[in-house]
Amino acid sequence: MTAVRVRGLTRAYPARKGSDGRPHLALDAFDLTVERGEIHGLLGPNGAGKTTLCRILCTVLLPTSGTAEVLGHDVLAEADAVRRSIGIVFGGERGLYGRLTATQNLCFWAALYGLSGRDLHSRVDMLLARMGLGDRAHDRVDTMSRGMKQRLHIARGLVHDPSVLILDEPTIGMDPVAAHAFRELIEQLRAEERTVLLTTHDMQEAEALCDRVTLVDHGQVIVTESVTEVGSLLARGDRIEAAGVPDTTVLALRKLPGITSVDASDNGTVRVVPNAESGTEQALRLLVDAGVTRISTAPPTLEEVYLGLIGSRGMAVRS
Ligand SMILES: Nc1ncnc2c1ncn2[C@@H]1O[C@H](COP(=O)(O)OP(=O)(O)OP(=O)(O)O)[C@@H](O)[C@H]1O
Repeated sequence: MTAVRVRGLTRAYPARKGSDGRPHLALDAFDLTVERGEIHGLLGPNGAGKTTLCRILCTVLLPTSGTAEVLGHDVLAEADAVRRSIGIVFGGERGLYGRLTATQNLCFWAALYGLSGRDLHSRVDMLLARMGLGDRAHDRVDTMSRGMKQRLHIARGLVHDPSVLILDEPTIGMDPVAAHAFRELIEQLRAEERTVLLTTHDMQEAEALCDRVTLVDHGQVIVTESVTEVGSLLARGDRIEAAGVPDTTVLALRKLPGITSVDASDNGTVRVVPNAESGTEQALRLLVDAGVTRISTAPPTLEEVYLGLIGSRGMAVRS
């Protein structure tokens, strides 16, 4: 069964001041299918419509037109069933009560989902332990680090054991160690056969975690593709890395047609980015003819595809 099915989804907001007076379409005839057990990335610049989609799927925002279903339940007609099936995790500070302890926060949410008594407490204790927060269970949330709050958010999203999880910018504000732990957690969720819809600006994160990605811009789907195949969208040939490349060969590479860039470092390592398949072939031939033997090729990364299709708007930059 499909986990998330969105067809022709449109969400209009009132026209902005200074605009042409037409409603602003945050989502515009949006189609998306997320299979059960899939980790699906939703990537796009600020204002692309990702949060609007997440909010509609969680039943807290009404669509203007079109349909959205979670595990076959319509978000409008069967909102209760959708809420039981889906957990949402927001990035940043939203959604937790700072003056309450971690345990109190989770008990509150668990009670809202109808848990009580021993079930409630064992579920809360289990989730806190699982998120590595067992020793902070009785600390106020506003005394916790961002990474801890983020793990608490994830515990909150799992409190009613949903089979579909929506993670909206979950690693925002996490340091690299916390972000690494987060990736391990996603792998656990995958092993539990949960479905995850993950919005992020971080291309490396998406590439590492997702089975498929949907690139979004201006409320519309640009493309949905598996992470392993997404590089072929550029259809510009594999990137080449070579070591021990003589200076004369670097100059010759730069003169080849079908080459976007040739970056050479002082130690003779060269990275060639072609803009056509023929560019890859010619560059390889030139390197081999020059006696270079340490050569590797790789398809374009998700980051390059994003840059090619959307540009550099809203992409995370790692320091
Ligand atoms: N309540 C609202 N009223 C009017 N316009 C809104 C409202 N919420 C969102 N929008 C607009 O809808 C568009 C999509 O916003 P949305 O928050 O869904 O984008 P996003 O892809 O999640 O962006 P970000 O990456 O910044 O979170 C934006 O142009 C935004 O300004």
